[in-house]
Amino acid sequence: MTSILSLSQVTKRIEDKFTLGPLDLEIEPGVIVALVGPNGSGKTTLFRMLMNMVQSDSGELKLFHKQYPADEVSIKQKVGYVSETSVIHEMFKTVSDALKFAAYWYPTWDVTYSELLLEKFEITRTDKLNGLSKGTRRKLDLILALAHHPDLLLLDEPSSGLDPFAWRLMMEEMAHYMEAGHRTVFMATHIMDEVRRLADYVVFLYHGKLLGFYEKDALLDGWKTIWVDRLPAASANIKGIVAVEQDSSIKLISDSAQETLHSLKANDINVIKTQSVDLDEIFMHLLHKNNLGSKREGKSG
Ligand SMILES: Nc1ncnc2c1ncn2[C@@H]1O[C@H](COP(=O)(O)OP(=O)(O)OP(=O)(O)O)[C@@H](O)[C@H]1O
Repeated sequence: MTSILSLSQVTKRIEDKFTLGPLDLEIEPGVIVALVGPNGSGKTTLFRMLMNMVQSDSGELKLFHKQYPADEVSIKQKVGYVSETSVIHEMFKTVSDALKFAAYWYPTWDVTYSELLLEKFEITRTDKLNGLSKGTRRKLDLILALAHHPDLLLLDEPSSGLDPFAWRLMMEEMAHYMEAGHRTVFMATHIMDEVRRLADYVVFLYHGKLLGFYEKDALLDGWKTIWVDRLPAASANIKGIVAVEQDSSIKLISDSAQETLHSLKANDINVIKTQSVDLDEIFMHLLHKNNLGSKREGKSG
């Protein structure tokens, strides 16, 4: 087993209102995995468990084949964590104080790289953390997570509050981080563009349950909207159709496009055009496929 992050039947109940899990998840080195889910689905709770800030009620959680609390220090020295909301201004007075703490705590802290990142993100050592904007604090969070060259980055909505310029820098640094080949990123995000550009795998979380672990390219290649010239008869048994939408045109949503196209051809149904399905739309269809759609509507209504 080569997984560097492994969850087996992990559960966490929060008061009477929310249960995360049971979760089973294996992440191998060298990949970026995006965790996607609506507000309140449990993403932050999961990250806090991975950082031992929240303890699971049951199941087994391992990072680098090690477990909390026995291996807390050796695990955390190999992890870079960006929490959902920046708290550094509550912990330190100046940028310099935060950097000194990080340099003391992480044996692998790279002063040269930290200076380079400060320059890139236009942060000055003497800046007072209380006076920094939310976005700038976020940038500092990223620097603190990156500059000790961790083997695993746990990022909880890392781009929240970043302007487009800083966002681009973050994307560049993530690409740079992954160049080493063996490093891993597990990131929660609501930004589908981030998933599309960065992720190798996508994990969907809904009401505390994982809906699946997908290879992103295979997911995007498999799911297609297909416009056809006539509605297939029910008896045609077209494969892969997850939804049919009919207004001025007829659209079929397929989760296995090649099979659907093949079945359409066999039934003499002409394809007018095909188009990729956006990840957020795939997520909505997966909810319905798992009979969870009405639960979601209930929540948002
Ligand atoms: N300390 C807490 N006390 C009470 N409820 C909590 C606490 N932490 C989390 N919860 C509840 O657990 C559920 C999951 O919350 P969590 O923050 O993990 O979701 P999330 O997916 O990160 O949401 P978002 O996308 O809004 O950040 C929510 O119903 C939340 O209200």
